[in-house]
Order: sequence, then structure tokens, then C-alpha cells
Amino acid sequence: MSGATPPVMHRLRDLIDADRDGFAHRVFARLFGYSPQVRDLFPVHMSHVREAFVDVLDHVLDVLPGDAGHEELIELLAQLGRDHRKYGVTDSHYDQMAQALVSESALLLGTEWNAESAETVAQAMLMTTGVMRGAAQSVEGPATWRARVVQKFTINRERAVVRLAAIDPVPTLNAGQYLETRIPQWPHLWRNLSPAIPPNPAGELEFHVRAVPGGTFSAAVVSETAPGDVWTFAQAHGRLRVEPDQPVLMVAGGTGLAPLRAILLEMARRADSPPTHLFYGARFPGELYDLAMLREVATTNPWLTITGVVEETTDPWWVSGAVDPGQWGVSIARGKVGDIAARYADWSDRQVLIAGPPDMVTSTKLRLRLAGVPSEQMQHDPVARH
Ligand SMILES: NC(=O)C1=CN([C@@H]2O[C@H](COP(=O)(O)OP(=O)(O)OC[C@H]3O[C@@H](n4cnc5c(N)ncnc54)[C@H](O)[C@@H]3O)[C@@H](O)[C@H]2O)C=CC1
Repeated sequence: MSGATPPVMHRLRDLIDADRDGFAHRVFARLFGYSPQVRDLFPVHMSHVREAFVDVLDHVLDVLPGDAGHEELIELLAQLGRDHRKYGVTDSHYDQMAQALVSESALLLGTEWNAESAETVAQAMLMTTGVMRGAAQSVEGPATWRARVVQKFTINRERAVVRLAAIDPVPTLNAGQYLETRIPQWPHLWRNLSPAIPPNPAGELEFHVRAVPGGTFSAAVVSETAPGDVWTFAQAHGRLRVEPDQPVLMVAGGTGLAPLRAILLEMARRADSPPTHLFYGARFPGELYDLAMLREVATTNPWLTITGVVEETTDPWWVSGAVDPGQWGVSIARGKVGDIAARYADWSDRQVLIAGPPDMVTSTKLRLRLAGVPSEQMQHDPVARH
């Protein structure tokens, strides 16, 4: 791992890059050949897996021969190892993967494969799988835990609330974090979902899910999930948090409200919550489905102010009747939630939490930055995660 390492890794990287999917195909074919049952650990459609696999490999082959970025690389691989626990990956699978990688690399390098390049490539592959395996082994507790659906109701044609009761002990989880989640309708698919209530000793969980266009997982939750279904959870991620000594601005788009709602409900239990202004946006008034609950929290928690934001002032026929925001006495502004929030006041002294559709998060950040809020005061989950 020094600057003097021969460039074989960069050469291999170039060769892999010339046919990324083909290389991944061949490595996985080899792996499934060694151990046919490993195929069952992966989803039916492997294209995303292959893509992510080559991305990681590309990064390893890029960083390893150089002098910088080793610590980040190790942390990335360790995180991947922890992530893979939920798939049921075992020690021998890591050995087989290293073997498959070395064998396919040998074929790719052809006449350039000699004792020296074999040694370099083998070391790189063993380091990669070794770090992943070591990190997975060092995590305590089970890789997954389960909860049973006890209630599900749809808010409108695209959104549902799902409530669950934990079957197994719930590992440490902070309000505002999101969970790797698997549902029985898609047994090989993991998606990230943000609980909409803080963790509690009773093991109750609540999720607000929108059936995103083309989203198989979210569509199944909205249309097929039913009481009795058992959901499986793996790791918790996310760093959204509120420091008690600084006022807060929250900007939520649609069901992106979930993590901010969990944080607000937790703040409502404390005595020292800082002044907080929540902008809660939707396309239509009737989609501000949680306004009644939020208003309730604001009534008993004077530190909390809520502004509803809608793009249209009237509901289409398929939304009407869901909610009438006027009746809750919450002020409603018209526009895009991030634009309205940025124009509303000077927020430059605030810690800012943003959650919602990826484009909304990106544009809200930009608006607030232009309005004088320093980037380092803004928090949001990775935008491509939902
Ligand atoms: N932790 C997080 O960040 C979470 C994010 N989500 C994501 O939030 C989304 C919620 O979807 P819906 O409820 O249907 O919300 P939606 O698509 O109806 O949008 C709600 C709000 O976002 C604004 N918005 C939408 N697109 C925008 C754009 N391109 N630029 C600026 N503003 C925009 C709208 O004006 C509205 O105020 C999903 O994509 C979901 O994956 C959901 C839960 C947690």
C-alpha cells in the first residue's frame, strides 16, 4: 500500500472498466459455481448489485496503489461488511469471493499475469474481503430483528401509515435515523425507511410510505402490506439530530416529514427544546395529512411553530376530503416548501434539518444557502437513499 506499488492495479482497473458488467457477471458466475446456495442471498435482478460491486472494486483498485485515502477506503469496506451481515454472508463466502476475483483478474490480465502481479492482486482482493469480514465479525448482536404489522391505513391513493410491534429486542436507534427494511412481499430487497415516531420501550414503530412511481417496494407497502406481516430490519443509519442550545428550522416535503416528526415527538418529551419552526410541504392541501397531529404537539409545546405549504390551493377530486388544513388554525403558505421557508425569515443562526424528495432537499439547501444559511448548519440524509 505505498506509492511504489506496481501499476498492475491501475491496469486491472482499466481492463475491468472496459466491460464492467461483463466482469461482474463472470465473478458472480464463479461465486455461484463454488456455492450455488449463495445465489439465494441475492435479489432476482442483479444489475444493481453488479453495478455497486464494480464501483467498490474500482475504488479499491484506484486508491490502494496510491498514498492517500486508505483510511476512508478501510472505513467504506468495513461499512460494507457490516451491511452484508443482513444477507447471511459467512466467512467462507468471503474466501470464495476473493478466489473468484483473483481468478477472473488472472484471465483479464492474460500475459501480464505473473508471480508479481498475482501477488499484488491477491493481496488487494484478500485485503478487501478481509476488512469486510473483520468488520462484520466485530459487530455484536444479531444482524437482523423483526417486527409485526399491527395496523395499516392508507392516507390517500399513494400513501400509507404502517404501525408495527417489535418481536425481537430493538437495537439502539435514535429518533430521526432510518432503518434497512425488508418486507415479505420482496424477500431479497432491502430499502431504507425512516420511522415517524421515536424509539420507545414498547418496541412500537410507525412508518409513512409513499408509493414512488416505479418503486416496487413502496408500492407493495401501500397496496399489499397487511396486519400480521412480519418485517425484518437490519442496521440503523443517519445522523439527523438537534442540539439543544441553538434554534431550529425544519423543512419537510411530504412523507419526508417522518424523521423530523420522530425528532419533534422526542423533543416534546424534553424540557429544554430550542425554538423550532417546521415548514411542512405538500402539493395539495389535502396531502398535509399530519397537520392535525402536529398542531396538537404545537399547542402543548410553545417552542414549536408550524407553517403548512402547498403548491395548489384546491384539492383534485382524488385527494379531497382527506384533510382541511383551514380547520386546524395552522397558517398555510403557497409555493414550494423550500422557497417559502427560505423567504420567510433570516435563518442564519439556525440549525437546519431537511427531509423529503431528493430534488426538494437539493433545492431547499440551495435556497437557504443563498439566503445566508451556512452549509455546515444544514443536515439531511443522503439524497439518493430512498
Ligand atoms: N429522511 C428523508 O429524507 C426521507 C425522505 N423521504 C422521501 O420523501 C419523498 C416524499 O414523497 P411525497 O410525500 O410524495 O412528497 P411530494 O413529492 O408530494 O413533495 C412534497 C413537497 O416537496 C416539494 N417538492 C417536490 N418536488 C420538488 C422539487 N423538485 N423541487 C422543490 N420542491 C419539491 C413539494 O413542493 C412539496 O412541498 C419520497 O421521495 C421519499 O422517498 C421519505 C421519508 C424520509
